[in-house]
Amino acid sequence: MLLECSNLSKSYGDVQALKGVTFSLSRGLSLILGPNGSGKTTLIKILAGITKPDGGTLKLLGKNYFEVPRSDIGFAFEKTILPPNVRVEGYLRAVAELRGEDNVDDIIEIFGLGKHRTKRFRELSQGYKRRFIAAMAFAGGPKVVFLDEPFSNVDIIAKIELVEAFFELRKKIDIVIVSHVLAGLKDVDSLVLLHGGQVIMNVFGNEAKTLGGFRAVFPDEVVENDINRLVELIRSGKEPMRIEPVFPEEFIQRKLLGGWNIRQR
Ligand SMILES: Nc1ncnc2c1ncn2[C@@H]1O[C@H](COP(=O)(O)OP(=O)(O)OP(=O)(O)O)[C@@H](O)[C@H]1O
Repeated sequence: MLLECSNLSKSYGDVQALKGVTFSLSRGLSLILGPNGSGKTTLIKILAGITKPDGGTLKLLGKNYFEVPRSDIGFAFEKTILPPNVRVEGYLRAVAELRGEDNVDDIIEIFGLGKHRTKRFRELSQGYKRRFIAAMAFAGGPKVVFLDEPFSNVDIIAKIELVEAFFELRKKIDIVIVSHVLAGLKDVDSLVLLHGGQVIMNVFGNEAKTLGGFRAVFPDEVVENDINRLVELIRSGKEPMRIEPVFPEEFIQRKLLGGWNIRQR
């Protein structure tokens, strides 16, 4: 197992943000999902060492999480803002040097940052800022990377390219995405769904792989959870009327209603 979280709790005064949460995530690419207020931010703050839990244990690859060297763990937060004048390649090289492995050329290629190597943070579009922030978390070859809402404010093409980058990177570096949307990630290795500070679902392997995260509505077809079909239709010149994320609320509702199979329309 990559991450084992056992009976983790955290309260803010009377508010129990995490109510003795127990789940595991496997190696590869995993998701921590939950709607607003479910406890995701509290969990990622604990993982980042910003907040201390009231109780419970966390293990990374079998070891006490809090004793793992910080350089083994990369983070990219939704609200990360870099100094406006830092340049893409220079900054990634500085981070990689601190962590000790020079994987910068690979990372630049995987995130499609080649043409932007010498650009400053402020000169990048929103989509490329996101790629740069995500790339930073992988620079220097950490063992695991936690990404907080990596798809916020990016268009569908940037989203697809980020997903492709994560699929490529998970071969070497374990990745955990924390999000309130599934955002087109179909083929994940494990998933935990939080709701009201509790785990309502924790799935692995094939069960996790069949869950999807978006629905694209074309005039004559609805594509749910199938990124390949979506790309095929867009490339064949069809224009989706809308692409909407499938929110965890919908999963929670489906689970509470008893039906768990995702409808393929
Ligand atoms: N510093 C704090 N003081 C008091 N209550 C807090 C604090 N931080 C979070 N909470 C409460 O803890 C609960 C879980 O919040 P948390 O931010 O972890 O959830 P979340 O899933 O990240 O939600 P969001 O997506 O809205 O950020 C919520 O009820 C929230 O109001």
